[in-house]
Amino acid sequence: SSASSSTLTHGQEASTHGDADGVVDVNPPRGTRDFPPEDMRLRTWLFDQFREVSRLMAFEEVDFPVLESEALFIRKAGEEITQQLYNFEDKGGRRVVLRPEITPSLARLVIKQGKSVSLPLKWFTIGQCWRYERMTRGRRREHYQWNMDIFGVPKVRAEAELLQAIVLLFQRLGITFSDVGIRVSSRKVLQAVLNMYSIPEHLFTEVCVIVDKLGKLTREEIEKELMSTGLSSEAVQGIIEVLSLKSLSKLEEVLGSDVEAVADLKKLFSFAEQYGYADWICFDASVVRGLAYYTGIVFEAFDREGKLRAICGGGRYDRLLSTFGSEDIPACGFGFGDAVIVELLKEKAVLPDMSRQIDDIVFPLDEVLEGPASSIASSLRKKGRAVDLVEDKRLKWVFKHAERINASRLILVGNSEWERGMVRVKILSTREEFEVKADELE
Ligand SMILES: OCc1cccc(Br)n1
Repeated sequence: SSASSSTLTHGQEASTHGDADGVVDVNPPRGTRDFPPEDMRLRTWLFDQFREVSRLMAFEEVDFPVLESEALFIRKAGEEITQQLYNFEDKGGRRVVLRPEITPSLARLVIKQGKSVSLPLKWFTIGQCWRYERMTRGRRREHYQWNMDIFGVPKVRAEAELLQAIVLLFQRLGITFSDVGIRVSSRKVLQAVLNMYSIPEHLFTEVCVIVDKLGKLTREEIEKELMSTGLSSEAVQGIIEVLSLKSLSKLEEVLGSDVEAVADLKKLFSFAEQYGYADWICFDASVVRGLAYYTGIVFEAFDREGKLRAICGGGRYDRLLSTFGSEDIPACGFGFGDAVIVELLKEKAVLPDMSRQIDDIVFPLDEVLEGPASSIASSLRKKGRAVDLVEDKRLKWVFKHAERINASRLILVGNSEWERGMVRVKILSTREEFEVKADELE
């Protein structure tokens, strides 16, 4: 091409291998995505469902910077999420991160708002989250997460509300409980087991992060990691045995009915009957979730065919605020990513039609009519019509374009009609065609 090496002419094959000869790599950074129009329409539709469910649940929208202080995420429990921080030092020497999750930002804002907010708080947000994962696994480094969190409700009513939000979302997307289930348990189950073996409190979080790998690591690997924390083999076997339970009544037999874990879970499952989503949830003691700060009920949604990673997950975190030096406020919430759910919708062939839809195309048949075409387009837009004003095209192209963008009407501005103050309107679905007074068009 005659263009200089630093610019691309239309259609010239752009290099995808950096700037060897001064040509910009047009791909987004590793592990990140662009959203061209069709993908953006799907994302906007999905986020609209998130927002509508949040509205139905009477949650308020909040937002935060994607950039946060690194201090918010420094936790010593060996979680994957804190070992993959997208962290750096800014030009002011501050240690910052692209946030890997949203819950700490929510907690920070609740603390900052202090007495100016009355509890309970029901907040939601949709935001991009980041992780710096060695590309060896070729996984994404960013995704968007819908978060719903309730602050100031200590009872399992809060978890019951969050589970309804998740079920409402799935139902809005055309997913049924034969496609997806939600595994529910409580970290208090593990707490009770550790107490049975007199295991010191400080090991609780570390053991949670290890047993969260159940299903990802072999049983032997889990046992080895648990032993490495100093647990006796008897305690390790006891933990793995209880965490393999899938029946609440069996759990009650093992732990007794007076432990909080059993009482909380029984209450939650009875709520599920009342809300009408009992078919969606099941008790599974192996669910602990991988975040250090959970303290009670935890849950995760999974595809029953077992082809995908967890679709969403969450739980109670009653002691997160005190880790930021504040007074604790009981809290629970979940995160729902934008990627796995789309894989599921494709699997189940329930992706909605994402084609464009425009109300009108306005087209001047002669360049001397570009002025009148502008005023027609402008007046239709002021009446709320989505108008694509087209010019410098052959009529054949305009008809094809109208089909491509699913226009409802084609408004042709021609000399003979315009001399009489008229325009020609073509209804594209019925092919009917008629003249209308330009100033009566709506
Ligand atoms: O859910 C874990 C996670 C956090 C940040 C970015 C991505 Br992709 N995934």
